[in-house]
Amino acid sequence: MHAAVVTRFDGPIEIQDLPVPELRPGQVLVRVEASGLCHTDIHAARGDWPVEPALPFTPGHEGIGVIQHVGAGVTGRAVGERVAVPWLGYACGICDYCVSGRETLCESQLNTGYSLNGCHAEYVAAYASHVVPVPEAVSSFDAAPLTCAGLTTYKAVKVSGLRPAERAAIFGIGGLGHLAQQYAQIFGAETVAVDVTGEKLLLAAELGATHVVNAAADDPVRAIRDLGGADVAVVLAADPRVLQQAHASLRRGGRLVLVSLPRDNAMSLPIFETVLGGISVIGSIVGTRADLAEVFRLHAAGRTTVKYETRKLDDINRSFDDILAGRIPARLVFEL
Ligand SMILES: NC(=O)c1ccc[n+]([C@@H]2O[C@H](COP(=O)([O-])OP(=O)(O)OC[C@H]3O[C@@H](n4cnc5c(N)ncnc54)[C@H](O)[C@@H]3O)[C@@H](O)[C@H]2O)c1
Ligand SMILES: [Zn+2]
Ligand SMILES: [Zn+2]
Repeated sequence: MHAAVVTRFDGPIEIQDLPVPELRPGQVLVRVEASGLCHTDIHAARGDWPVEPALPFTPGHEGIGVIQHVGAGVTGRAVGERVAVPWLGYACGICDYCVSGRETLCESQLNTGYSLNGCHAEYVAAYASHVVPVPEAVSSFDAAPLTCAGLTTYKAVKVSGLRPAERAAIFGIGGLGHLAQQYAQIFGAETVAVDVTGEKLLLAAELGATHVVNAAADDPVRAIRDLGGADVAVVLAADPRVLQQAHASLRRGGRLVLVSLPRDNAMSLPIFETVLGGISVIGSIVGTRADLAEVFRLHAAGRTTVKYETRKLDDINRSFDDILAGRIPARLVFEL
């Protein structure tokens, strides 16, 4: 099979011809049709994070495809079913987190495209327990970005406790941000979209943002405070400076939701304003299988729009460059 393989953190990704993966007990073999390119794949391929993936590996955790084989011991999934293969590739199912609906916090979890080979390949071996069926009304190319970008931001908006009549500021209208904004709107809130490129802000306006702020030209903190401040600020840009801006844009009682994972694993926030302002700082990591099923249901009901462009897997290195340069309209999805 054709697969993208990271062999070193300081060089290009290779496209290799590899044998179709062997199944471990409990896994299914998925013939990937569409595989979304998340900014996390770039962090993974560059070894940006404190725990680096073991080399070599195949990135990709927005994979959609059809089950071709079921491995030993698989129940509940069948050949021919179309499924999503998300970041949460496996969780133990019996720890305190798993049994209390917080499987994304499981300490025994395995992550697709990081500790498990991922979906930027023609086939992926995935744990049957953690693939999520895709409803017929959702195309594979829409489903791919929903599997991480949609799921993560739906969850981020949920954990923020956003209410109608509140104002949500979304920092970074990329793959995640263009969906975050739509979920905030579904929750009934006024939205402020912040990015550094005009095209992303045009997209945000098209998708119904109440306000847009170009942070390359204007100070987003002042612009948002002039509106009365944000009740919720979601940080989706992989630039650590954005964190301070998002914090400073909040009104009293505001909630700062951290989602992006910039390379520099450190943050600095003012204590005084946080304490006196009653600010909550919340970290949010992807979402559960149940959250993803909700994301698919919302999309099937016509409540969300997924903006993407398709590419061939051979274009993966150019695609990384285009994302980093801000040239991509929301999401790239590989056609396999
Ligand atoms: N916590 C999680 O569960 C989770 C899940 C998926 C992705 N992520 C992380 O979220 C981040 C975003 O992922 P993505 O795929 O949406 O990336 P992306 O590259 O598609 O989007 C990032 C956006 O931020 C914008 N941006 C850059 N600098 C900015 C600035 N100074 N101010 C405002 N906007 C700015 C870019 O123009 C772009 O539109 C990455 O760090 C990724 O690893 C986290
Ligand atoms: Zn992702
Ligand atoms: Zn667990």
